Amino acid sequence: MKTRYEVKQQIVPGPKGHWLQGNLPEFKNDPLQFLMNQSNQYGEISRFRFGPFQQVYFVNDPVLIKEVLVTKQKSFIKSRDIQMLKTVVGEGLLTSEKEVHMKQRRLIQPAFKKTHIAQYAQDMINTTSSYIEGWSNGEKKSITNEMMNIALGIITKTMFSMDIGEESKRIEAPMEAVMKLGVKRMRSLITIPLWIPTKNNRKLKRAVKELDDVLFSIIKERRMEPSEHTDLLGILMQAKDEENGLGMTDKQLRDELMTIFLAGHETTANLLSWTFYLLSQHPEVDEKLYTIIEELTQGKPITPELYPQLTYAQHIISESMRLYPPAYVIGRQVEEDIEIGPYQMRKGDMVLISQYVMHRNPTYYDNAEAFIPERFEHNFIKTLPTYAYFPFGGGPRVCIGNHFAMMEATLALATIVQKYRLTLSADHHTVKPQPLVTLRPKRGLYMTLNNRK
Ligand code: HEM
Repeated sequence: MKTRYEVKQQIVPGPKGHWLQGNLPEFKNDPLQFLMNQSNQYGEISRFRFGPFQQVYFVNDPVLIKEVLVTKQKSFIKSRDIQMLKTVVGEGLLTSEKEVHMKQRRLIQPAFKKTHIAQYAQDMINTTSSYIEGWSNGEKKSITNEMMNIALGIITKTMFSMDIGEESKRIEAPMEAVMKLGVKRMRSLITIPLWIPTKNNRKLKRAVKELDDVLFSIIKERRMEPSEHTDLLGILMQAKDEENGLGMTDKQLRDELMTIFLAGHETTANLLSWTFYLLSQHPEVDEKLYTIIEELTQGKPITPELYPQLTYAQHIISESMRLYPPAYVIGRQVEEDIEIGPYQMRKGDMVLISQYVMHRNPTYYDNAEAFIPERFEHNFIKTLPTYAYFPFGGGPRVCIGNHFAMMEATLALATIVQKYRLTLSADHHTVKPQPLVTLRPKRGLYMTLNNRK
């Protein structure tokens, strides 16, 4: 009997596009809508062009996605935009390939195991609590900024044991500059080599140098200390390769620290912002969560031990990532001619996979556009094909920080909800997703803080 793919035509359908620009203008104008349209019109796979030559395949079916991310992943490398980040993160986990990646991943993986990150729970709670101590009833805040600060505070604390304040500014200010400029570089179509002294290149080099000085000085201080630290940097410094017993060099440590910083705070910050937006639109969910938290804590502070019991908060986070996945698209470049399903792809072609589109596919989700955290009850994810829900990607490049992020978002959410209800004023601008490197609320979110009691 023929498989579902053997009976299909091998020609990949897609829009024609302008002879020179291809479909780039429509894509750039509204990437989410463009990909949604591709999905509605062509289904599991479609093809379009960026510019005159760059073929792009939009893979939109769980079975095909699994081939790209898992079974045939060796035939792909990261897409060009991610490669551009090497200027900032060097050969860290996000950007390295093949053996270098595998070796580093083996080394770092233990630091992110569920059992290991449990020790960061208290830091996550404390950082959030101390940050919101500065909030007061009736105040209006840019929640997008506040969540960014909380996530930055948490990663700084868990990575270097630094508290929010003067000390952490050493890291945070240059990191902000590097992020902004690095991302600008990643998104520009034509990348001007760093050695050409354009204004942005000079700024980027200066910010990277500033951050390097800080990171290398922290690494140096640590190398001279006899005591072992249990923060992320401590764990990374103790990690030894199973085969040769060697640890990371200072340069490798610096690249990984920079990577974890970059990959690990904007994503969670946006997840929290989207979650508060969704709660403000669904006061019944907000109230249910608050009641559960009150029952669990009896008015006492959230503790790490409560994490496994905060299942409703976890479902809210999962549902928020379904509708607004911070990583809304994954890009790959074909390294060697390869068949995905019955479809032939050539070396140099690009592949796009979109969590945003797949997570809203009515084949897998009833009432797909609605926010219903309860859908995640009773192991709902296990009833889905593997790559119908994949906010953290998959295969050997799956997000190393997935458990960290789930724990961080859940504990931060519970800590804030216990104290405040966040509301959106009636005259707030319409909240729409803005697909930059991560998916963020366009023009930000300005919310009013309301004391629970
Ligand atoms: C809600 C929060 C997060 C989301 C949605 C997210 C999503 C993702 C996704 C989709 C990938 C795979 C990209 C690809 O295959 O091209 C990834 C990779 C990665 N993420 Fe996350 N992430 C989050 C939080 C974090 C955190 C908190 C950390 C670290 C503390 C982190 C560190 C990384 C690293 C190092 C990689 C590269 C892994 C590798 O290639 O081996 N992420 N993330």
